[in-house]
Amino acid sequence: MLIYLVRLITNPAGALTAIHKKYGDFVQTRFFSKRLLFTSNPEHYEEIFNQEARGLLNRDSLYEAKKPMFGDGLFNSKGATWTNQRRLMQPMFTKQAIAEWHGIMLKEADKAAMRLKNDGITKVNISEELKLTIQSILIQVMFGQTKSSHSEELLMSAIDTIVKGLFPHLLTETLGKGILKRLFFLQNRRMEKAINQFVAYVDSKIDEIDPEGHDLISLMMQGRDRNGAHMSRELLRDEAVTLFLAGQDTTVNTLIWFFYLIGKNEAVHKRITSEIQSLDEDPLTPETIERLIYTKAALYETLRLYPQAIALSRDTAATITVGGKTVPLGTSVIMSLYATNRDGRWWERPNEFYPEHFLNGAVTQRHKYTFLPFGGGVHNCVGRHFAELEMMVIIATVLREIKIHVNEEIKPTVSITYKPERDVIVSITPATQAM
Ligand code: HEM
Repeated sequence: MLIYLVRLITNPAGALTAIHKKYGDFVQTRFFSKRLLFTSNPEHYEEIFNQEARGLLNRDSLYEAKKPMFGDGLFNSKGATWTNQRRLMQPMFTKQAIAEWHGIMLKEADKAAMRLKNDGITKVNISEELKLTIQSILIQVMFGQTKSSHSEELLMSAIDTIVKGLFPHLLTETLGKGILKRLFFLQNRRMEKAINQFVAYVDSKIDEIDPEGHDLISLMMQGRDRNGAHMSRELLRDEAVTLFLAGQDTTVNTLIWFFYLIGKNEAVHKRITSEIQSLDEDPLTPETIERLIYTKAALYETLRLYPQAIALSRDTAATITVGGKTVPLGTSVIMSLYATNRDGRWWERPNEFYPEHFLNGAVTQRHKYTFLPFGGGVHNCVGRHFAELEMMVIIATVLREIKIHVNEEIKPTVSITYKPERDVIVSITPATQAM
């Protein structure tokens, strides 16, 4: 087992699959003094989430390491602080509420489609394009129209540095502060600087915010908790950092993998394009987008093969029972979503890109926790509806204009999210040209 635990650092997805293959759905072990439980069984997930809702499980042991970055933002707070924040934030992310930002998504998706279509350029770095698009959407949703593009550029580069530095930072904080800390000294310094820049930007935005505005920061400022109190300035900053860290890379990576997969699979691409074209010139409203059933299935299939959270982890705050077995207090519970997503018991073609996994009633035949790209239980992704609408708007807008072809093989790499090892370069032809 030790070898697999070490592999968790270098190749987490491979290690999770290997543990599942060798030991099955449920295995309890130790890493030095730490008790660990690995499970990849959807029924166990349901039991774990139910017990988490009763306070029997808590955030994982990375909690302290994440604190300097996420503060008390939704992603890393617990207890009454989290409950309060979730109550405040949830209404801003319902399907109805996020429709407010559909216009911004559409405008930025249009810009991306026009840049990609740009005559004469046939090879494009789609990774860069998608990152720029998602960042522009997030900045406008969060802060409204920004007045100076200079500070926006600074903000984008600060966010980049923070996102890149997150993984080494968490490694140094959890695995040992000695040698690793020295190894990543410069990167950690750069990240601290970037966080300070980000916080300074948020602070300046808070100062100039329209108290009746509809951007997220304004809405957060207007919100009141059960005692009628407003969010403090510190919490506003923490939530702003959290939303960028939780909402940027996850969405960018999923879109990159989506375009990568369809760029390598002509039959799926063709079906998606004709489904999008069947909308004719109808504007891409949240309602018309609901009609893109096959495209949505291909997006879910992307999230199955390349889940942004390959595992979810919690620590037990009491002795619990999972699958009829006792799991002691202080155990790190690791839900191996990646292994579940590639388990031949639930998926007809586990290692292939096969959108039919999500069509023709296939979903209802599986346990509801078999596919958890946005997590589950009380800590499920608050940004799910936002991300889904945003990704579908971008996909539909871009594929109305262009076709994508990919010739290279790209592997995923180790990080907080499950991202491509390098930027993806795609060949582009106009959508009207036959495939
Ligand atoms: C494809 C896009 C996305 C994926 C795959 C994704 C995935 C996830 C997952 C798996 C979790 C649960 C983590 C856990 O249980 O430990 C989560 C939580 C969260 N996500 Fe997302 N996410 C996405 C986009 C977004 C966006 C766009 C936002 C906000 C703008 C966001 C904000 C959050 C927050 C704040 C949490 C913590 C919720 C809580 O603990 O109460 N996510 N996300």
